[in-house]
Amino acid sequence: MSQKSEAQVLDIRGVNHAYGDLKVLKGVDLQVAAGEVICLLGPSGCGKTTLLRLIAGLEVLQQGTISIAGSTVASSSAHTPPEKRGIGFLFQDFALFPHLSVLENTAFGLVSIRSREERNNRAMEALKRVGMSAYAKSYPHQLSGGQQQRVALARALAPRPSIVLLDEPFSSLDTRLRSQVRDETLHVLKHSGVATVMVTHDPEEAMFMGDRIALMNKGVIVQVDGPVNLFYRPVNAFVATFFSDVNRIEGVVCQGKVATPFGALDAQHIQDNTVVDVLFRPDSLRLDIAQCDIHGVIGEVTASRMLVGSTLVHLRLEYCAPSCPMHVHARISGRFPHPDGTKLCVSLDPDDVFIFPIEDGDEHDCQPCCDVAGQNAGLNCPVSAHVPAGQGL
Ligand SMILES: Nc1ncnc2c1ncn2[C@@H]1O[C@H](COP(=O)(O)OP(=O)(O)OP(=O)(O)O)[C@@H](O)[C@H]1O
Repeated sequence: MSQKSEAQVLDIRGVNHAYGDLKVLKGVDLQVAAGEVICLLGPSGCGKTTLLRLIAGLEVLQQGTISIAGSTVASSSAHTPPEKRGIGFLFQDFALFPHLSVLENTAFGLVSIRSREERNNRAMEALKRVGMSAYAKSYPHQLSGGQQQRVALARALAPRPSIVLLDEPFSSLDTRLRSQVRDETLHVLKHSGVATVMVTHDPEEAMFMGDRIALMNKGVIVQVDGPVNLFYRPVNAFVATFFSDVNRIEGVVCQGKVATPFGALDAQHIQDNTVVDVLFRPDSLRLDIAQCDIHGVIGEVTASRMLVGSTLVHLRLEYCAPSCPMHVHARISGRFPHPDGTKLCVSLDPDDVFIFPIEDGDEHDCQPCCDVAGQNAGLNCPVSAHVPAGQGL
C-alpha cells in the first residue's frame, strides 16, 4: 500500500467501472470521515453494491483511486486484497459459521493476534459492546435473527477496522425487529467511532442511519448530503421524488411564472417556455372547510385512507374543469373526519414547492389558459400526476 496523508478515512476519486459494455459506475467521488455513517442509496441496479465491493476489494478497480486511512488500496495499478484493507463486513445473511460458537465466530477475524487468550478477550469485549456476551458459548442456530445480527456486528468490529461495510444488513429481519436492531446498530457504530458505509434501497432506513446519504442513479452520485438537505433542498426532481410521495404538476414557464391550481408560482430562475415539473409533498397541502381565497382551490374528497399516524386524502381539484381534471394527494396528521364527496378549500405553501426543468422536455409556446378563478391568465394549462416514493423522475 502506498502512503498518502489524507484526512478522510475513506477517499474515493474518479471511480469508473464496467461489466463488459455496461458502464455501472461513472466518475464516482466520495469521502467518509472517522465516526461517520454514510448510506449508499438508490434504485435497484444503480451500482451501490458494485461500489461497496470495490471498496472491499472484492472487485478489481478499473479506473480511479480508493484510499483507506491514507493508503491507496486500489487504483489502475494497485490492488490490496480485502483482508489487508482494515475493513469489517456485515452482510445481509450475517454469514455466521454454524459449527462455531458465538465467541469463536467473533474471534474468527482476529488471526493476527497470536495469543488465544487475548483473541478471546478481544472477542468478548466486542460481544459486550453489542450486549451478547452472555451468549458466548451458544451456537448461531440457538439465536434469534436479531441476536445473530448483533454477533455479526461484533465480529465485524472485533479487529478494530477503520471502516465497516454493511450490505443491506437489516433486510432479512421482520419489520418490528428491524427498527429495534437498526437503532442498536447505529448506537454501537457511533460509539465505536468507526467510519461506516452502508448500502440500502430504503430511503427511510438511509435517513435513520446516515449522517450523510449518497443518493445514486444510473452509476452516478446525484447528491451527497445530510438527510435534511436531501429532503428540503433536492438538486433535481429525482432526489425530490425519492424520499417521499409527491404530487406532480407539469407546466410551462411563462412570464417567469408557472400556472398551478394554487396560483401562479414564481419560476424566475427558469427560462420562459421551459417545460417544468412542479413538485410538492402531500403534507404540504392544507385542507380547510372555508371559502377559498386566491391561494386556494376547491377540491372534492374522492377517498381517504388511514395510515400509521396520518390520513391520505385523495382530492379532485375543481380547476379549469373539465379541461384540466386534477387529482392530488394530501396527508393530514391523525384522523380525517370528512366523508367522500366533501368539498374543501385546498391550499399550498409556495415555500414547500420544488420546480425543476424536465430534462428531456420539449419547449412549449405559452398558450392562454385559465387562472384559479377560471379567467384567462395567459399561462399554460398544467397537467397533474402522483408519483410514489422511491421511483424518481
Ligand atoms: N458480476 C457482474 N457481472 C455483470 N453485471 C453485473 C455484475 N454485478 C452487477 N452487475 C450489473 O451491474 C449493475 C449494477 O449492479 P449493482 O449490484 O451494483 O446494483 P445495486 O444498486 O446494488 O442493485 P440492487 O439494489 O438491486 O442490489 C446491474 O445492472 C447489474 O446487473
